[in-house]
Amino acid sequence: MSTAVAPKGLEGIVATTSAICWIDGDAGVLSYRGIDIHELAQFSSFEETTYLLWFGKLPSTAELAEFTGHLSVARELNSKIVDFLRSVPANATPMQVLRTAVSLLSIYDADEADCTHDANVRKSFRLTAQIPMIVALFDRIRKGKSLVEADKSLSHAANFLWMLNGEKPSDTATRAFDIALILHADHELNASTFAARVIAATLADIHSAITGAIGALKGPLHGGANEATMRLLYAIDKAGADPVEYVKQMFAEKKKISGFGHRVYHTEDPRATHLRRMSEELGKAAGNTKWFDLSRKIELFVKQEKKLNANVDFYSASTYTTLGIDIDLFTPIFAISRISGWAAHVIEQHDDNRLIRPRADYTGPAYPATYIPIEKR
Ligand SMILES: CC(=O)SCCNC(=O)CCNC(=O)[C@H](O)C(C)(C)COP(=O)(O)OP(=O)(O)OC[C@H]1O[C@@H](n2cnc3c(N)ncnc32)[C@H](O)[C@@H]1OP(=O)(O)O
Ligand SMILES: O=C([O-])CC(=O)C(=O)O
Repeated sequence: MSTAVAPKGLEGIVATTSAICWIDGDAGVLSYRGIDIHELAQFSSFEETTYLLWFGKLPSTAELAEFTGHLSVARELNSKIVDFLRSVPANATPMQVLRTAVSLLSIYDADEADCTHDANVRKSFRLTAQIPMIVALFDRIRKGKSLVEADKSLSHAANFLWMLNGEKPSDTATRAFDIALILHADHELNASTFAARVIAATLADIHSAITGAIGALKGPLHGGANEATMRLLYAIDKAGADPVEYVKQMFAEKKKISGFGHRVYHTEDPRATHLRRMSEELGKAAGNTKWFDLSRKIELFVKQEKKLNANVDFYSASTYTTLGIDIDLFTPIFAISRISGWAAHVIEQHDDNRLIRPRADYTGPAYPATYIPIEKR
């Protein structure tokens, strides 16, 4: 066995083979099944992108229609989940609720323990269809609003906005949201996907893997950074502060600026390119570019001062805010998209499984340390 210790945080370590997502962090390239993210953002839909991630190829018209049909038919949430959403204390966060609700879904899933390829695909349809419903319904319940039925004729993106807001979304909002879903759908062995694969590799079911992945996504070093970014923008705005001075002070205090830096990209995150443009365009269309302008000032300063690039989370904050979405829904929205990638990775893991179990370099007291009886300590 090799005695070399992997770098802290497993930086640069190749931990598995995978045919799903390829990233060139130096060139700023992201591709799903070899197709560049810029092409997918321009031409694809979340449904088509999810098909690509799960089945490894672009669908024909008939295949896409069948896939979209399966996804919309799966927009049926067990009433026990709705009961749970109604029972949650008012101060629960949507991420806590989502994590718990996904775990609860497994109890009512007929295929729960079946980890065969076909069962995993069936469960992936249900998870992908129902995660946005959980987020939208919980938001309405906590606000005392009436619940909105899923509309099976709408696209995945439009149905979420419909169930969240109770009004049919504009084409602009639907397309912006659809692009955001495409951009967030997969990202190789990011922390939450790695967590999902580790769980799946014990031959635990997909709901267990996705519950763990949601837990990993929640952290502010990962998906939680989109919420943390918006909290920073609000704090600067509330204080009426100069953003450059504010961020300078954060650097002086050795604080990290949410939405900047990346383990893999050493150049522009290709997803940030789209989200920056969307943030600006949506702001202009709404007649309010305040959040975009503030974000841009911060971005230019952080880049100049620390050579750090904005990541996917930075401009998604101002984009979602301009779309009228509440701050604590940002990370759940990340999960609404990333379920497609998580599912693809769990399916791939189960299709060719081996337990994931690395070693640790022990740094504790030397063996054999003496066991001292409690009365003598
Ligand atoms: C969807 C996603 O998960 S995208 C990432 C979302 N997370 C964030 O935006 C949180 C802020 N960013 C970060 O914390 C980091 O850049 C991470 C977690 C994304 C990547 O982390 P790592 O590759 O482990 O880099 P690490 O945290 O070791 O940083 C390396 C150096 O850059 C600095 N640095 C990295 N990111 C930032 C930041 N956002 N603000 C200020 N300094 C930073 C670190 O302080 C460190 O400096 P030092 O060497 O002087 O101590
Ligand atoms: O890849 C990562 O480490 C984080 C990331 O950008 C993502 O999950 O989208």
